[in-house]
Amino acid sequence: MCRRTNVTGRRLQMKTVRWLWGYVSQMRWALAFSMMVLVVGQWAQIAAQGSQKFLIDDVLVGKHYEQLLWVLGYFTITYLVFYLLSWWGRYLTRMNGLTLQRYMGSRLMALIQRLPVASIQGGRTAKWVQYFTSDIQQVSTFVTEDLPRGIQQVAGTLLLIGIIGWNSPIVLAIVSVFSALYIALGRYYGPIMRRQTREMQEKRGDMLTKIEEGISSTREVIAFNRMAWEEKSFRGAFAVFFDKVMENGKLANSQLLLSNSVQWIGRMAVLLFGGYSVISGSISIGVFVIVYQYSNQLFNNYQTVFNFVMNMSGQLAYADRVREIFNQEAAPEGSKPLKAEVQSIVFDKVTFAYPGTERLVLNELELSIPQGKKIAIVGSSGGGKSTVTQLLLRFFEPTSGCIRINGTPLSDIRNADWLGKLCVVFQEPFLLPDTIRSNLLFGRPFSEERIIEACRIAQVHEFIESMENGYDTVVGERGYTLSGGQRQRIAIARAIAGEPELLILDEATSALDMETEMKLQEALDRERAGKTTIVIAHRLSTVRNADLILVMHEGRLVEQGTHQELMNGGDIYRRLVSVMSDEGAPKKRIRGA
Ligand SMILES: Nc1ncnc2c1ncn2[C@@H]1O[C@H](COP(=O)(O)OP(=O)(O)OP(=O)(O)O)[C@@H](O)[C@H]1O
Repeated sequence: MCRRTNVTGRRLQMKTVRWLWGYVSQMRWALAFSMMVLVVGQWAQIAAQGSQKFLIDDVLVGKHYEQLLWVLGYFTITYLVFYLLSWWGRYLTRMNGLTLQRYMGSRLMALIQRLPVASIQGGRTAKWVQYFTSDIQQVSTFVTEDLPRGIQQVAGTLLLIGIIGWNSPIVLAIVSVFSALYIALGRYYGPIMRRQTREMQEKRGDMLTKIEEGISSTREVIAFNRMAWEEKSFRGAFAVFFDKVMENGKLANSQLLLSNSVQWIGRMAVLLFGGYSVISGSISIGVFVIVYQYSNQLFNNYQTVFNFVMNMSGQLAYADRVREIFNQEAAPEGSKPLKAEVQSIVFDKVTFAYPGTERLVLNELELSIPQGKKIAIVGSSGGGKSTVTQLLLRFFEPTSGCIRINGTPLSDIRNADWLGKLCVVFQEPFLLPDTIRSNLLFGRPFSEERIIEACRIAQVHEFIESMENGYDTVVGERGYTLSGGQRQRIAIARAIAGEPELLILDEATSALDMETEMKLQEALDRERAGKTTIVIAHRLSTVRNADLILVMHEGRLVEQGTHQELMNGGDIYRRLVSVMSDEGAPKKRIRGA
């Protein structure tokens, strides 16, 4: 059982190493160069230390005082080489580390944008943030700093073995025996450390998630007077993490205790044998001094190599996590271009259940959305209206049936082409913690005139102008300095600024007062004349003048027509009208305008 676990672990490590190499190979020359600089630097340090032998044996004991300058010159040059290469090596490893972090970070960012929305919604934000702030950083430090330093230590170790073995094979044997104990300890502790690091990392992720959620929900927590509950839940997450850290610390301590004892006894043995060799005349004092120093260094090198092996297991755990996420399958992408104007959008018997659920939210939905018109989708809460938007955005794929754009299945169409044609405003739009202008531009190159025009249509220009910094006002985290209605209007301005072919307003004006909403609707109707606008709304005033009203109920289209036609013949629509006052349904109202 245990053996199988080891084999599986090793296979996993090899898989991770191979995967890592795919990324690292692109900067292999830079890495190889930094390793070479570090290795030569280490050798220069060993060479500099060797000057003591000449100083003691030749200059002091041999009384060749005229050689003092030569010895000093040798020491100065080798030490300078060591010093400069150490500095350069540090610089190179840091630079390589940042390059790899940037490379992996941008790959991950691009990947996140292409992942199925379900996998992002399913995971928690802080976990994703941790991939950037911790895991990728750890992986890049491992590859660009720890690994070259490990190679440097191995190269230094080989040189020390050569020198010590040449001068005193028995000292080398003593050091090697005790070092073998190190390796045995490394083999024993390596897999345990790796498992523990991974577990600790997961608990840390949970705790960060808790912190992130705690900060995001501050207002609700205060509003519901749940501070004690929130504190307790954080303490719980921290306690679990704390236990794991302590467990990890205990293991690391017992490993250190054992390895330090081994090293201490080994040093005593070298001193004893070396002293005896000098007294018996088999080695000189100079050789004894440097062999003793090199032996200590060899012990340290062994320990560093040992730590490197231990850390390698732990670091590969970070790499495992990153590999898992990098290997997630991207959302399916169509390949057919869509350059022509959208002529028709048809839902052909679309059935859909959210991932991980059984309930059919859309049930063989048949829908044809005419183009160049204002279309409203109404219906009871939970009837599947917003799900239509989610499928149009390709956040999810229909379970069965097909959405066709100009007769072509949406899943076959190139995402960039399709998404370039539509724009959606959600009920609770996300605003960047940046200026209003940046939020309106959202990375697009619009003129100031276009931005202002869009804000005028969205009835938000005057409000923006009334603020001290106008369009340069910073809106705070998720736009918390604004009311719900102001946020919605800015989001609408942001959407219409780009004049999308298809605009979807999903409860996008729910937080506006009646008068502002009416003005906005009128201006929007003028702006969008001849273009397709889909309005999902509860408030009837928002949809009454739509060219076509689609009534959804329990995942199906049950009625359609103009307001008047439906008032004359649509049972469900008439019922909706009778239960909804013109103020709209209160259940979906968000923070007031
Ligand atoms: N991400 C999700 N995972 C699982 N179920 C979901 C998800 N999003 C929505 N649902 C469920 O799907 C059903 C339809 O939701 P949808 O938001 O489409 O309804 P709606 O008609 O827009 O309702 P409302 O008018 O209240 O916004 C609801 O029962 C809802 O609970």
